[in-house]
Amino acid sequence: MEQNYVIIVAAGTGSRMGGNLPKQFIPINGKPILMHTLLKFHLSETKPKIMLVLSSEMESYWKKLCLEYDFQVPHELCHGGDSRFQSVKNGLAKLRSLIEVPANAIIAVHDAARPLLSTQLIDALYQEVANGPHAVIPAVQSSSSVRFGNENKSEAVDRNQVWLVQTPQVFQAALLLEAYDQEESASFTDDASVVENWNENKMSNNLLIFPGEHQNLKITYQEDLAIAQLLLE
Ligand SMILES: Nc1ccn([C@@H]2O[C@H](COP(=O)(O)OP(=O)(O)OP(=O)(O)O)[C@@H](O)[C@H]2O)c(=O)n1
Ligand SMILES: C[C@](O)(CO)[C@H](O)COP(=O)(O)O
Repeated sequence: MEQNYVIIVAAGTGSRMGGNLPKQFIPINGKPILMHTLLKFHLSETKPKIMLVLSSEMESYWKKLCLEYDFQVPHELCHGGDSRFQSVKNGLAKLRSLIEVPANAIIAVHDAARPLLSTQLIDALYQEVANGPHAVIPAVQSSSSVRFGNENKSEAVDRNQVWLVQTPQVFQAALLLEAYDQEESASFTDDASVVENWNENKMSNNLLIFPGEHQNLKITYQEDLAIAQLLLE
């Protein structure tokens, strides 16, 4: 039975990017950003089964794009919600409705807006979780000095203790599925924060930071498109 899965969340509107087309559908170097992202997982050695979460309004547009670009990467589709949390939750529910997910399976959650990660990073993260910890999240350190506070009052902090968190965040299936059964909270900014909140004590030291990639940026603002264009093959 297949043991590795990824939920790719692509139901956002891209409000910080602006424009009429949600950013994940903008073409870069010959194809929409979302296709680049799915391809990275498909081309990895892990080759997880892909659940793509789209807003219901974009489903027919995506299907049209797949025909237009002859896009052959196998994936299942489901509809997203009003927040990233709801979109991930819907993706997990659809996965469960299709198959019985073994407790020891591994599920990653990845932003559609992060097409620049390497296949090596994908494989390394799944391998880490297979080796032991319950959860592994990629992160990088700041190349700038870091301060805590506001415009009027701030203090320098030790940047070696600050981590800029990326996706894919990779989890043992049982843990992620249980965590996403809880009520949504405004403090959830990523999947690790959902899992930690579900049971702080149980997680203890089992959520590990793994070296991410500076190039694995989340395309958020207009200027990120130019960087992605340079870095994407
Ligand atoms: N309701 C939502 C909100 C976000 N996402 C996805 O979560 C990822 C990270 O979110 P972000 O970069 O913030 O995307 P948007 O929410 O689209 O952007 P913005 O916050 O600028 O509107 C994106 O791939 C986005 O499509 C989602 O699936 N469902
Ligand atoms: C999940 C995430 O990409 C990890 O860095 C990030 O938290 C998403 O934040 P956003 O404000 O929703 O873009």
